[in-house]
Amino acid sequence: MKSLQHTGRLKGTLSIPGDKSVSHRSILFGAMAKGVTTVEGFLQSDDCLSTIDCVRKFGVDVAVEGESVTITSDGIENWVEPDTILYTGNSGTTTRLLSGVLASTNFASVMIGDESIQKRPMKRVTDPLRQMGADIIGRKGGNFTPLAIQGRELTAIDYPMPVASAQVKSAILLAGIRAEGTTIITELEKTRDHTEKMLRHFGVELDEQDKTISLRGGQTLTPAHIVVPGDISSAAFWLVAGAITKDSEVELANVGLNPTRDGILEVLKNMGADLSFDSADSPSHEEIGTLKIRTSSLRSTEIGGSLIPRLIDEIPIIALLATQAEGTTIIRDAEELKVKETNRIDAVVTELKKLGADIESTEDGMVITGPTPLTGGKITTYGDHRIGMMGAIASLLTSTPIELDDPECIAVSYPTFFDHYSKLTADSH
Ligand SMILES: O=C(O)C1=C[C@@H](OP(=O)(O)O)[C@@H](O)[C@H](O)C1
Ligand SMILES: C=C(OP(=O)(O)O)C(=O)O
Repeated sequence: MKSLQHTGRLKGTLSIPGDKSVSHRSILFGAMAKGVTTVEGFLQSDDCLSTIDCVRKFGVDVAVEGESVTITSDGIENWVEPDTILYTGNSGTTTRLLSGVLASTNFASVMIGDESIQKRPMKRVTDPLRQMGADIIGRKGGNFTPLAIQGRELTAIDYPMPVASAQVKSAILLAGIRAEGTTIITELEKTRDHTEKMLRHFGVELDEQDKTISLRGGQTLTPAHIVVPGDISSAAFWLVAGAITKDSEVELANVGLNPTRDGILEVLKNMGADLSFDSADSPSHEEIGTLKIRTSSLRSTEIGGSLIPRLIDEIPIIALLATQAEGTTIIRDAEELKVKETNRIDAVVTELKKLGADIESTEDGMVITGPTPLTGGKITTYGDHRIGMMGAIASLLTSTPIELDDPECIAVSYPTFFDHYSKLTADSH
């Protein structure tokens, strides 16, 4: 339990911690490459540590010193069969990306995660992997963990994706690297392209035409040096906080500005937020920059279609933002929220209603009318970091304290979140 309330302004500069998606991939790809891969700016969060725990079980050496990581591997072709179960914790990214990698090894492995992971759909990866020839068994016909994977030789597929998911796309691409033939994937909507970008950085050739990606099988990864950009999904909480808290000015440095991830910036601009940004020289293969947000007078907006994958993890905090905007905000085409760490449509609507928000769920999203004053109260996180952080940011507006039932869950993606909250709220005059 944690009690939070702040009545003053927000002021200060934060350097945003490493991107979760890029951190996972740096470990996994470094483990697949033969040689030494070095990573800077790594996010030491619970989810990314789950990925490290898993690859260590293949005989890969991973040395972590703060945000610097060194991965020394004999290459995926020489990985050893793990002698225990692989535990992926709360991480969908670890579970799904690893499924694709494990399908092409020459050994057997079993993956299990926490209670939330056990409820998240896996058929979206096991179906295409089975079409490639993968040998996978899981509960409910392969839809739920534990997943038991007997690695074997795979054949490339030409796969139109039925769901907009970077995890599914990545699992297929990672299996395709060692498959016979050329794997072709056509996306439903363009999703985050960290896998494509980082594979190129590791020397893998891929072709991209609009929403179609082709990858020739039989390629190997060459070790690389990776600089992880700050996570825009973490920055999003402070962007919203700065916009909705009176007399505030917040600067966020080292924010990853990959165009497949920056939907939150488009939404803030459409809502009239006082937001500016400067791009910085990219230290590696991903764009970064500095964002500045000031207290803003906000209007409602509509969010749907191809914008959804560009801000999928930001929807809980966007819902809070919409409670402070003039008019009715509509979020549609966001059914994927139902299969995240928890059903995020239900969780957001239930928890924001408790605080007095005018919010209703729809089949594929939510409708929020504002502006509404919010009162404090008990927020249930459902063990979901993004719901926890949404509740914590609400405490900047509420007339009485917010009590979070499980503040620890935030460490899944943002272990220093409460330090940053204290830093920005320290100067309230
Ligand atoms: O590929 C990734 O790193 C991620 C993809 C998204 O999930 P889906 O692929 O299920 O949309 C996102 O919600 C998740 O936080 C991270
Ligand atoms: C959905 C998320 O992550 P994952 O799918 O990796 O559990 C998230 O970080 O919001």
